[in-house]
Amino acid sequence: MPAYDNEGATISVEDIRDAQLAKIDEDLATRRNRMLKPQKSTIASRKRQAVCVRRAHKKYGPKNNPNVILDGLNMTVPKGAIYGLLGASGCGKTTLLSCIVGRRRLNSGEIWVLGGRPGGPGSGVPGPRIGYMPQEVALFGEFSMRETMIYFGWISGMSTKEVEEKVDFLVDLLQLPNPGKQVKNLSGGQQRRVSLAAALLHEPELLILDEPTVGVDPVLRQSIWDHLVEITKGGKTTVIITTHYIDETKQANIIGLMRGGRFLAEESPMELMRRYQADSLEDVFLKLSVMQNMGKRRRSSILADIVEKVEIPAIPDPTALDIEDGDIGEISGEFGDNVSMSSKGRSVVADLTLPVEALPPDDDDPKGYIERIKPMKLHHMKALIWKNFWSLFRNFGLLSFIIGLPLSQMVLFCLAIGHYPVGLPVGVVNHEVPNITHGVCSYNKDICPYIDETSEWNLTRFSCNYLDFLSRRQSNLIYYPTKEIAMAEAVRGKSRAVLVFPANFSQSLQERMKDPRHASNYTVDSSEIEVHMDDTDKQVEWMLNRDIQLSLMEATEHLATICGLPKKLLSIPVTFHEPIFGLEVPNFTDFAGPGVILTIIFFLAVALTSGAMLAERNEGILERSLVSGITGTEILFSHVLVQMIVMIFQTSMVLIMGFVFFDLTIKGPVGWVTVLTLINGLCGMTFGFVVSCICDTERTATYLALGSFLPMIMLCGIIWPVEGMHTILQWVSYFLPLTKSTESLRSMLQRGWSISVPTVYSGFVSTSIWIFVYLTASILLIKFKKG
Ligand SMILES: Nc1ncnc2c1ncn2[C@@H]1O[C@H](COP(=O)(O)OP(=O)(O)OP(=O)(O)O)[C@@H](O)[C@H]1O
Repeated sequence: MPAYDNEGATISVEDIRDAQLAKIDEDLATRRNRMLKPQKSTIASRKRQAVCVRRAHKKYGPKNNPNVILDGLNMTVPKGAIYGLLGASGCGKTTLLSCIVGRRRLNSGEIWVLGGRPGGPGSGVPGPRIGYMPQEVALFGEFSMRETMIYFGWISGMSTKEVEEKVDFLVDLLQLPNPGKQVKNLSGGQQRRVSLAAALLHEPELLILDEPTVGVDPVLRQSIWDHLVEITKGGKTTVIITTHYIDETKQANIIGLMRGGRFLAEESPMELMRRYQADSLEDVFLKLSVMQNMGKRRRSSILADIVEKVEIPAIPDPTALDIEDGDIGEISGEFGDNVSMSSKGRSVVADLTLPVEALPPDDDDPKGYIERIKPMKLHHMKALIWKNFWSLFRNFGLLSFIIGLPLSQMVLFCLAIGHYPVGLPVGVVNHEVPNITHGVCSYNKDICPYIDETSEWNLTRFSCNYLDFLSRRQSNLIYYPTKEIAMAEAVRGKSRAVLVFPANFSQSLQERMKDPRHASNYTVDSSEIEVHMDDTDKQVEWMLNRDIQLSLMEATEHLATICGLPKKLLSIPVTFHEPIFGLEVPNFTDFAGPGVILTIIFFLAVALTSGAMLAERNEGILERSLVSGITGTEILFSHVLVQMIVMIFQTSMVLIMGFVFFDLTIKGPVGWVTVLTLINGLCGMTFGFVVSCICDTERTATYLALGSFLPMIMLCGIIWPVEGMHTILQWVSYFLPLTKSTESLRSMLQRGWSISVPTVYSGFVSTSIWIFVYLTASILLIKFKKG
C-alpha cells in the first residue's frame, strides 16, 4: 500500500525502506562513535558491578619461563546477572575465580568484588556475601549432609533452625538423598550437589560456582539452572558459573568466552549466536577461536573488519552504566583488545536499570575497622570447634592412633630403654684355679686368711672371691682353659670381655699390698687381672668396665670386713658417696625419659596438626572455609582448642604410665611438669601449622617433619648431654625448641627444682617463644601464601 508525505506526494515502499536503513546507519554510526570515543572509568563505576576485573595478569612458574594464565583480562559482571564463564580445560577459569574470591593474587591488574577489593575491608569478600562452590568437592566425608550444612550455615551466621529449614528445600531442589547420610557414602554426583547446596544455603549476593553441573543428569541440570534464573530475577543475587557444557549457558545473561588468557567475547549468548550466525555457542566459540588465531597474525585488519560487521546493541540507559570518557582503556570483549566494545555498553539481559545500591563502606569506615581488628568471631569459632571435634572423634582409627601411640611408645621406652644390661657373656681364664668345672670356683668365703701363728696373711683363691662378686653383676661368666681359646671365642663374638687371672694372682696381690715399695715387676704384673674388652658398644664397654672395678672393690671390702679391718682399707682411696641428685645406680631411662616424653608429645602434635590441616587444605575445605569468611587465626585457634583436649589426655596417659607404672624418678612439682609437657605439645602443634603452611602435599610435610625430628633427637640433649657436643653444635642446640625444655623437665624430675630456678623457667620461656614464633609464622603464611 502506498504511503503519502505531507505534501501529498506518493512515497514508495522502497523509499521507506531506504529511509529506515539510512536512519539505522546513522544510529549505528552515532552509537559506534559513542562507544569508541575515549571514555573514563571511575572507581565508582567499577564498584557498582558485582565483579569487575581490569587488566588482570596472572602467571605461574619461574620468572624465566612463566606460564601466563591471565593476560590483561577484563571482565565485567553486572549485579543480578548470571555470568557463564566458558573456556577450554586449563585456560584459567578456576584461577580467575580464585583471584575473584581472594584466594589467589594477580601479578598485576585489579579486581573489584561487590564494591571492594577481595580481602579488603568493605568488600565482604571473603565472607557470607559470597557463596563459593570450588571445583573439588571440598566437604567432610565423615559428616552427614545435614551436619555439613550446619557447619557452613553457622559460618555464615545462620541459626540451626534456619539451616534445617533450608536443608529441606535444597534436598528437594537438588534431589538429594536422606540428609542424615554421610557424605563419603554418597556418589560423586551427589557429593557435588551437596557442595552446591552448601554454596546456595545462605542465599549470598554473589554465587561463584565452579562446574556445579558435572555429573548431573540433564533434567536436574535444567532445574539447577531454573533455580539460578529464579534467584537472580530480583537483581539481588549475581551468579558466576563455569561449565564444560557450553550450550547449557544459553540461560546465562552474559557469557565470557575465555581463551589465551583473555576473553574472546563477553556478551549475551543470543546476541553472540546472532552476531556470528551460529546455531550453537560452541560454533561461536570455534569461530572466535579461529578469528583470535588469525588476529594474532594480522590483528588490525581483522579488527577493522569485525568492528565494521558487528552490530552494536542497544544500551538501556547509558547514564546508569556510568560510562565516562576514558573507559575505553579497560574494556572487555572480543580478543581482549582495547578497541572493541565495552561490556558495559552491551545489551546485557540483566536488568541494569535497577536502582543502584548505595556503595559499600569505604576503607576507612570505623565499623570495618573494628571488624578488622576483632580477631575471632563467635559463630565462626563455634562452627570450627564443632567441626574439628567431630572430625577427630568420628574417626575411630585416628583416635586410637593418637591415644595409643604415645602410650605404647612410653611403655616400650620404659621396658626397652635405659636398663642395665645383665647376662653379658664374659670369658674368664683363671690360671689360679686351672680346672674350674661347671663354673664352680670354691674358696673359703667367710674365713680371714690371717694366720695367727705367723701373724701373716695367706691369701689364696682371691680370684674366686672376686669372680663371685662379679657374677652377681654379670651372671654369664664363661670359663676357658687358656687365654688363646678365650680370645679366639671373643673374636668370634662369643664374649664381650675376657678376664685373665695369673697363676699366683692372690699371692702376688698379697705381696703387693703388704710391701708395695719392695714389690718386683713380676709381683706387680702377676697381681693384675688382664682385661680384654670388645669396645664396639661403648655403653656395654662402659658398664662392664664399671662392673669389673666395682666387683674388685666389693671383694676387697669383703676381705677387710671378715678380717675385722676398716672396710675401705684395701680398696682404692676414692669414695663415691650418695649422689647429690639422681640415683646411685645409673639409670639411662631417667636420663632419657624427659627428652623422650617431650619428643613423643611434640612430634605427635606435629603429625596430627599438619595432617589435619593438609587434609583440609588438599580436599579444598580450607579454601572454602576461608572464602566463607573464616580467618587463618580462627582456624588455627580452633585446632589448638580441640587438640588441646586430646593433648591433655595424651599427656596424662604418658605421665601416669611413666611415673606411676614404671616408676620413673619424679622429685619436682608435678603441676609444672604437666604444664611444661602440655605447652611443649602446643609448641609441636604450632610447628605442625607451619609445616602444613609450607608444604603442599602430605609427602613433603612428612619429609619436613622427619627432617626436623631427626636433628632434634640428635641435638636437643635427649640421647647425649649437650655439654659433650662441639661448641658450635651446642649453640645450635640451644636454639632448638626441645633443648631447654628437656633440660628443664629433667631438672624438675630428677633434681626436684622448682619453677624459680633459671634452668627450669628457661624451658618454659624458650617453649613459649617458639610457640609465638611458629604461630605468627603460620598466621602470616596463611594470610600471604596465595597463588
Ligand atoms: N598452583 C599452580 N601452580 C602452577 N600452575 C598452576 C597452578 N594452578 C593452576 N595451574 C595451571 O594453570 C592453568 C589454568 O588452570 P585452571 O585450573 O585455572 O584451569 P581451568 O580453566 O579451571 O581448567 P578446568 O576447566 O580443567 O578446571 C593450568 O595449565 C594449570 O596447570
